[in-house]
Amino acid sequence: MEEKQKSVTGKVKKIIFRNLKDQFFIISVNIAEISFDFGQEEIVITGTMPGLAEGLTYKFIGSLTKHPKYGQQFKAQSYEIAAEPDDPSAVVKFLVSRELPGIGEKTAQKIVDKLGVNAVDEIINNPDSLNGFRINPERKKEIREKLTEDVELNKVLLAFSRFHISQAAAIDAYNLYGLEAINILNDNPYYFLGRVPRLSFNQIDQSCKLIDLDVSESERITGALKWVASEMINRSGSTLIETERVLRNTNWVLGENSGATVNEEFVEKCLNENDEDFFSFDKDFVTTQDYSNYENEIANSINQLNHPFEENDEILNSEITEFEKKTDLQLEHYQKKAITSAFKNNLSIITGGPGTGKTTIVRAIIEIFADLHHLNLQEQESEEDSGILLTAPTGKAAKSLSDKTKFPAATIHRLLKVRDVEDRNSETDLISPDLLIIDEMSLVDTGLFAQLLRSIKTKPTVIMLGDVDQLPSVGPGQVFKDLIDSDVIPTTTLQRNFRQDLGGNIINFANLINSGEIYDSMEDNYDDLKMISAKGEEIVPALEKIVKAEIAAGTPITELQILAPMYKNKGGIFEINDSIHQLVNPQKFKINGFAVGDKVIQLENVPEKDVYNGEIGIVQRVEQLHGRRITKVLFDQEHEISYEPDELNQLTLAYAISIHKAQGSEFKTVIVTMSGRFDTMLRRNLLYTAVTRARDHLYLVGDLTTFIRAAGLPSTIRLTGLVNKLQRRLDAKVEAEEFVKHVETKVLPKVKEKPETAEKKAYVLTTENYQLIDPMIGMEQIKP
Ligand SMILES: Nc1ncnc2c1ncn2[C@@H]1O[C@H](COP(=O)(O)OP(=O)(O)OP(=O)(O)O)[C@@H](O)[C@H]1O
Repeated sequence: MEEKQKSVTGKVKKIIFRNLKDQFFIISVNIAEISFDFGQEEIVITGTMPGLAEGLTYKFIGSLTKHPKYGQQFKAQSYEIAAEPDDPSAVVKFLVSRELPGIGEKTAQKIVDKLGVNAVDEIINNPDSLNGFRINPERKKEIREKLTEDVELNKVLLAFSRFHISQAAAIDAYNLYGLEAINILNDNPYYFLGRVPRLSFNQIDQSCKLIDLDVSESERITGALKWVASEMINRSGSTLIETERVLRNTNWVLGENSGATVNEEFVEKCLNENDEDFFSFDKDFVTTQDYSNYENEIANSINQLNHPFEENDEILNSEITEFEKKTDLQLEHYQKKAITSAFKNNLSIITGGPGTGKTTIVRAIIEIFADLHHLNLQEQESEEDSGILLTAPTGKAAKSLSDKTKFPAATIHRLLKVRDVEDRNSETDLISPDLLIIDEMSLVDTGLFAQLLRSIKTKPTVIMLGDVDQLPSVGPGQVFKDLIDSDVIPTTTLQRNFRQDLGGNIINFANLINSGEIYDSMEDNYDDLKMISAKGEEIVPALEKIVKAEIAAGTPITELQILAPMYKNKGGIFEINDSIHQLVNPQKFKINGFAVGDKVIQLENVPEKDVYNGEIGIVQRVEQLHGRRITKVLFDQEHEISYEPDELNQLTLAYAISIHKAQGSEFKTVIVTMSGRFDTMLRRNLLYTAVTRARDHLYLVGDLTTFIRAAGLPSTIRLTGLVNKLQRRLDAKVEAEEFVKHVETKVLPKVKEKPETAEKKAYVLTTENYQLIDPMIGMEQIKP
């Protein structure tokens, strides 16, 4: 197979295109040597090639492809410097192209004049080589690191190309293991499974066969196990997977001729021999070490933070009365309880649906806290000065919290200055709040919550707010629900809907969804809530009609959102977007399917540009920059982001979006469409989340029996170990400190509005009930 790889050696004549973010290049090369018939002197080569520069000679390994528009091109899988550079001007160009700190064209020229054509090697190997140039020591270090990284990454790309493994996975492996990635690859590539996200068991298995690598069967089996367990966790959102199920899937993945049946003893043996740190494995459940650690960390921190205070009831009551006078509101019993609980405990939870007064309580808590601590909020230079920090997991949620409370709020990532947003073990800043308020807690996943708790230096008062009936977080776990179910943190459930104006009927309907009974309400039509029955082919035309009417009535497209559960099926997101796009913005000039004025959604986290997965924007204009078309998109009506042509795949049309993607956002008018009566993904919390995205107007469009059925199906369950860990730790603490009475009366929640239903009990994982719960729950869902 290796002989089938083609190669081209030649000097880079011109960089036609380069994407700074992922170092994707399109170049033209003067051919010096070629391993196949080509018949021309110049060839266009594409690929991820960090550090590549005009004028230098490289050997490219890859395959010949045919671009529909541009004809034959060579797709490089790897490349390496083929000849020692002999042209000083090429080395100057290379240094400039790397955008090294403090090195512009003039300095680069001076460096090459002094160090010669081997300047790059000199800089990497000799720390003193840059002495004599006006570059400070910090920058010198950065320059050496960047050039070393280029060289190392090239080596890793080359090694991975021999295994026919994608460049994207090679880059991930390099970021995790540096040059060591090459040794791991040559020794046991199965080691990467479950650790390097874009690698599958099949890929590695095929590669090992292709190059006939000598890897033991036990290493192969361990690789399969790790991959299966990680996939099951990521797809189902559960942090615990039934051992028996993992073993069954692993056997299936290994195939019939694996030569070994993977049973429990065999797994223990393999893990001991190969990769014992990866799993937490026992008779009943499997989880990865990461998730086991996150849950332990959370249980530990909660245990340490969780203490009651002796706060004076009289003072608190008079503060609440003062707030009521100021705001002209009469707080209801549970609102007052939630406030009191927030001041009498280090940790407290407030949960409730929309309009139940959560934001009002946050305002009350901030004002009372300021008053008790003699803070003048107007005079504080920054929120850190006041000791009060407000945070939420998404940009949208943080903005909405800050708009409603008139107090600054930041996303958790920004608050902690997380170094790598995808890595929950990534380094962060430490924070020292006195009062920490976390909103939209249901969106916080296990890893992120562990990261947040790990970053708190002090012992602040922490108040966690959210709506526990919504869908759980996109990432694995269901921290908010588990914290409530564990009963270790005082929790207040708000139930009264204070919104009697526009939107009031939407909230009442949402409450009916939670009770599972919407059958009698499906005929109801109000100013703010409308049910429109449509089947199959009728759905999209019905949506078009509503959109037309709403736009004619002045609803801005940013405030009009269609939500659907599926992408591909009839009446799915793709089809709706196509038709609504034609209807509201039928322009001919499009780039990658987008026209000026289009509503789009970002699909990836790109912290360098300050734009994150799920943010919705409007295409503003297209500008020419050095011959490239740059698309400008305005997010949140205030921050504009530029997209290179090949970055446009980070965007998709957003006239319709998935319900998962809409978590944490609200819109003035929401149109929810559902069809497919027998789809088990359509469950209560999915419908509830969709409906509660609407502020003023809600339309339900589709087969109305689908909505009735969805409301009737209990919410999806995730299996986690957190409830048990939280309760076990509390018990241990209680025993150790002989604290039983005190804790029972003060720490355990006095406020418990909702009686524990049989259903709720069943969600708490015990050794008795685990067999009754399907660990593949949620696996059937499209990954959000
Ligand atoms: N005790 C009360 N009496 C009268 N009105 C109230 C009371 N509490 C809150 N409200 C009003 O009810 C409305 C909803 O309250 P609030 O915004 O605090 O709820 P929320 O739970 O944060 O809702 P959402 O999540 O939808 O923003 C607001 O207009 C608020 O002023």
